[in-house]
Amino acid sequence: MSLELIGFSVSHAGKPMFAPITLRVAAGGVAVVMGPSGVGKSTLLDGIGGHLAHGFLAQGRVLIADRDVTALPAETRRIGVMFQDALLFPHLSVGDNLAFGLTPTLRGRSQRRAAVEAALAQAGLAGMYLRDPATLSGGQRARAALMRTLLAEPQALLLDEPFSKLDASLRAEMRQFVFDHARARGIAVLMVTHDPEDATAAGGIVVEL
Ligand SMILES: Nc1ncnc2c1ncn2[C@@H]1O[C@H](COP(=O)(O)OP(=O)(O)OP(=O)(O)O)[C@@H](O)[C@H]1O
Repeated sequence: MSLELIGFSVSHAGKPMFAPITLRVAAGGVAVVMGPSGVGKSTLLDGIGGHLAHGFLAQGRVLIADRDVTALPAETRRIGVMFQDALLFPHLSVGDNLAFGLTPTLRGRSQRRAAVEAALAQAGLAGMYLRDPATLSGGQRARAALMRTLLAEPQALLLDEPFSKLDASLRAEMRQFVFDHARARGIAVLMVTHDPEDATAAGGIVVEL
C-alpha cells in the first residue's frame, strides 16, 4: 500500500520546521529521510503517524493506499511505527510481546496464538514463544519488535533509526529483513536514518530535511 505526502510539513510555534514535502512511496517501496540532528526528522514521522505533541501542527496531506488519512486519529491510519528503542516489554514473554501487536479484529485464543507462532517462525524465532526477551540477542529482539509492529497489519511503516544500536553486519541483515517483508506485504516504508548504506539500499530515494 502506497504512502503519499502532499505539501506536508509540521510547524512549531507558528513556524514551519522544514520545507513542505511532496513524495510518493509505492506499495512495497522504501524511501529514506536524512538530515542533521534536530532538524525535525522524528517530528515528521510523528506528523505522518498522527502522534504530534502539543504545540506542533501538521500542514498538507497524508494518503495511505490512496486514502486521505490527514484528519484521522493515529489508531485508524493503519500506519506502523518502530523506533530506535523498539523495546520489548520485559515482563512479558516474547510471544506475548508479539500478541500485543495483533490486530483486535483477530479473535479467538488459538487463532491469536497461531498468528504469533507464524510470525515468530518468519522472524527465525520458532519455538521461542515463552522465552524471556532478555535472553534474546540484539538481532532477535529487533526482529521480534518488527514482527510485533507487522502483526497490527499496517499499510505503511515508519522507522526511526530502528537499527542504529546494532552492529554493522546485523544492521545490514535487519535492513534486508525489513525491506523483504515490506515488499512481500506491499507495505510502503519511510525510514529515518543517518546511515548512507540505508539510503543506497533504499534505491536512492532520499528526502533531505
Ligand atoms: N515535545 C517537544 N516539545 C518541544 N520541542 C520539541 C519536542 N520534540 C522535539 N522538539 C524539538 O523539535 C526539533 C526537532 O526534533 P526531532 O526530534 O524531530 O529532530 P530529529 O531531526 O529527529 O533529530 P535527531 O536526528 O537528533 O533525532 C528539535 O529542536 C527538538 O528539540
